[in-house]
Amino acid sequence: MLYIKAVQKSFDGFMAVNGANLSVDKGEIVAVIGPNGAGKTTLFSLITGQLKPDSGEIIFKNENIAGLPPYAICRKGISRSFQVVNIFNRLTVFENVQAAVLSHQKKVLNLFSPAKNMAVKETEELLESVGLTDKADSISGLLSHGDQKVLEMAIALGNRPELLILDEPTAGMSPEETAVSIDLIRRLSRELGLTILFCEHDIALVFSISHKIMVMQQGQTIIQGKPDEVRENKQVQEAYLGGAN
Ligand SMILES: Nc1ncnc2c1ncn2[C@@H]1O[C@H](COP(=O)(O)OP(=O)(O)OP(=O)(O)O)[C@@H](O)[C@H]1O
Repeated sequence: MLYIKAVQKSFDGFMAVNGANLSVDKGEIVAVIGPNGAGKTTLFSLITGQLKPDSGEIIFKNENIAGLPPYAICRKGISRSFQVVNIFNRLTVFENVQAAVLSHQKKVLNLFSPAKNMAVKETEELLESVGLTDKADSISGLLSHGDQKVLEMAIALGNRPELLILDEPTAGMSPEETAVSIDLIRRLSRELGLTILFCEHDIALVFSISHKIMVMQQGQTIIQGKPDEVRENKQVQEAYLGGAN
């Protein structure tokens, strides 16, 4: 579904991504790991169009999307949620998700117009699928950090993506919230058939839910493979896992 070949991106001569390769098949959960500054977030921004690559190919469903603007990439079926929570704090949970659904349907949400009653069923279904039905009327800015990250996922799902990209989905979460998020990611993959690409510092989590793992260091791909292959790779052990298996 997604093939990245030899992608490069520099900032003022500094190579943040320096030959990254990645392949993601339909229905897979794929993780990108690597130390701080390895280039993971930059790579995601290249895929979703927030940044343009200097060179290389980003093929999504047989089409090179490298350098397209974010709205065009979004329309092609790629949604992203960010490391820092990105929601409308003053709107309710329902309204945040409804706005995303209406935006996907190219309709504008105006709380004083009949739009308020539009896409109600789709919004309710999405809230149900992420387990936020009980909090539909809560003000989003008052939710716990964990619930806000889940809401962000629901907003990303409003675009009806085929590929969902998550930047550190459990960052800042309590162990309980992390467990809920892991369960949610697994369910979205299994029940909706979503393809999920994420980066994450929690290595135990990565190895427990990923079908494939890509390891980055200094902008380059060291290896991509099944969790066992990655765990046994000497270069990964030395460079990233501190030499321990
Ligand atoms: N807009 C930018 N301008 C200049 N340098 C940047 C920019 N964005 C990222 N960088 C640099 O590129 C490198 C890769 O950053 P990136 O955020 O992609 O790493 P990361 O692997 O996601 O790190 P982390 O795990 O800490 O989030 C870093 O050295 C960072 O300082």
